[in-house]
Amino acid sequence: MTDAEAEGFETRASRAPQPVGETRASGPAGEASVIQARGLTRRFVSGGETVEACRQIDLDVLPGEFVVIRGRSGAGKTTLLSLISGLTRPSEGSVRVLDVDVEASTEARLVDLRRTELSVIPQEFGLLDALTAAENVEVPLRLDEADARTRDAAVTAALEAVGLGKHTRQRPPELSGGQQQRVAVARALVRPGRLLLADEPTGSLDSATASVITDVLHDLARSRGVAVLVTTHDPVVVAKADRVLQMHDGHVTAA
Ligand SMILES: Nc1ncnc2c1ncn2[C@@H]1O[C@H](COP(=O)(O)OP(=O)(O)OP(=O)(O)O)[C@@H](O)[C@H]1O
Repeated sequence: MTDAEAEGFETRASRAPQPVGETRASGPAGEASVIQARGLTRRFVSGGETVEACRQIDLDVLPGEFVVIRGRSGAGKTTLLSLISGLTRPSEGSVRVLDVDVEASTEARLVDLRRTELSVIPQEFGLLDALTAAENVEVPLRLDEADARTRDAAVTAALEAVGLGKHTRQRPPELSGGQQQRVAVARALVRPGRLLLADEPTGSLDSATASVITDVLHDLARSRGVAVLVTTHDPVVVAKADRVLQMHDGHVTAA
């Protein structure tokens, strides 16, 4: 029995692959999907032209799944993550995250969802230059009631998990791109909810570091039951996936 099974999380390896477009509200074990998208479509009008960044996407992601979306630049990957997190509103279709109907929710409900259940690793990292690495990682904990010592321990553990235990006091402009990306990963680890969205989380890393970071994200799915949805071009990340989806011109298909 693996550690994950011992902790009561079903492992993905034993599951049959789930067709992308299959319509169902729960997985084989009866679990509710963490993400459930139906007919999700987003159009942008730019320079008089309409671009369909996401087209009629049906997608379910279950608790503890590590799902990868591959696709060329411009395929629509970032837009899809943004629709799921509620930062972009769909032109058509719907998306639920846990029990939240994302497109029908108020901004306050979405803020609450992001604070309690959703971690995001943005492609551009989203770090605050005025804060140290440790302060950036602490941001998701600021509204919690945990005392300073508990917060510090969580921040230190998250930075050590990504190999930045010696860089806690440096600010983003003093760090390399790869180190900044790892701070963004640590910030997502410090207070994991039930869903992690990661937009090319190894894009600035060498392959050895990418492997470490992939293992950290994978472990979050396996040992804590977090649903992890990752966009990537990186074969290191793809190799670890429970399920690989392909995105092309706004469509998502099984790879
Ligand atoms: N705010 C916007 N306004 C107009 N067009 C947009 C906007 N956001 C995305 N697009 C267009 O939607 C399409 C999908 O873009 P998106 O960034 O989602 O792709 P991607 O697969 O994440 O690419 P990359 O790997 O380069 O980040 C592209 O044609 C892009 O130009």
